[in-house]
Amino acid sequence: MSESVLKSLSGPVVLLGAGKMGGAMLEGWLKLGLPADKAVVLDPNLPAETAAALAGRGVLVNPALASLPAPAVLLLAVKPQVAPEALPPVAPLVRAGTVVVSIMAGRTLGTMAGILGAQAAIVRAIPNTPAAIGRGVSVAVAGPTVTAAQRELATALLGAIGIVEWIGDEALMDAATAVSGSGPAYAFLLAEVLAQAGVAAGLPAELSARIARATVSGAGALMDQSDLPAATLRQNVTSPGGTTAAALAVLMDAGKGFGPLMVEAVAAATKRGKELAG
Ligand SMILES: NC(=O)c1ccc[n+]([C@@H]2O[C@H](COP(=O)([O-])OP(=O)(O)OC[C@H]3O[C@@H](n4cnc5c(N)ncnc54)[C@H](O)[C@@H]3O)[C@@H](O)[C@H]2O)c1
Ligand code: PRO
Repeated sequence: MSESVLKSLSGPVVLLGAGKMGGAMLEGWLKLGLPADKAVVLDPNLPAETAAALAGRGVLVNPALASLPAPAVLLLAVKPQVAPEALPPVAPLVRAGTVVVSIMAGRTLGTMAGILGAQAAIVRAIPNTPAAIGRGVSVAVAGPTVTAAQRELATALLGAIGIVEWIGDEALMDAATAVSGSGPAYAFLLAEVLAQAGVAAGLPAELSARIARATVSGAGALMDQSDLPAATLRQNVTSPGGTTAAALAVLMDAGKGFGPLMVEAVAAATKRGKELAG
């Protein structure tokens, strides 16, 4: 379904901000069949070689806004902090049929409607960087004027880069951002600190980095291919009285283990999301 939706859009897909996330999403859409001449990138800071590579594939890069037809989709992928200056110039692009998809952390549907107009059909979504390999997670909430067809289009666009979870309550978005939006960083940090701990235990640094990285990615791949709960996969590693049990006694300490630390980390990210709301 995604492919046919992407191939039969009523107008272009306009991407505001082609950085890490926006760029990854555009790649996913082009791979899934979005015609390159239906893709428009607006980003004044795009490196010249990136702009030339996109233009060479047929993507329209930084055209005059007045020359654009009504977009089917406007993806807002700039940093939340630059929204006050980046959004007003694109507000006139938003027409009756346009669905706006914002992936800005924190920025609320209400704030965006304040800039783009109360009638604008806006979906607020938070993807994550495994989107670059089609393994992203997006959590999305639709504004009050989004039609069923626009929601289907947003599902197709976000589905091109991974799984999509719709929520009905926007108040949950900052917590979702803290779990799945920021979550890949926690997994990468695990690989980093596991490598450092290996060095502290006497391993050569490069060997430790290699085996820590392969262990974290292998565990993720195993979890991906297994139907077992994460807790069962953990228990399968843990021999009674063995080495893992000794480590988990530290990591699962009720007072200073991973659990309370992660609660604190996710709370800090959630709080920051609320601060970015603007
Ligand atoms: N990186 C992530 O893991 C992630 C995950 C979920 C959501 N997001 C959200 O995605 C958005 C982008 O994050 P990112 O990590 O891709 O950042 P980034 O810095 O890589 O990309 C932002 C892009 O916006 C461009 N830009 C700046 N001002 C602009 C303007 N006025 N008009 C057009 N483009 C402009 C920059 O040149 C840059 O290419 C943020 O709002 C962030 O909250 C990021
Ligand atoms: N990256 C963005 C941030 O750190 C949003 C989630 C992941 O703010």
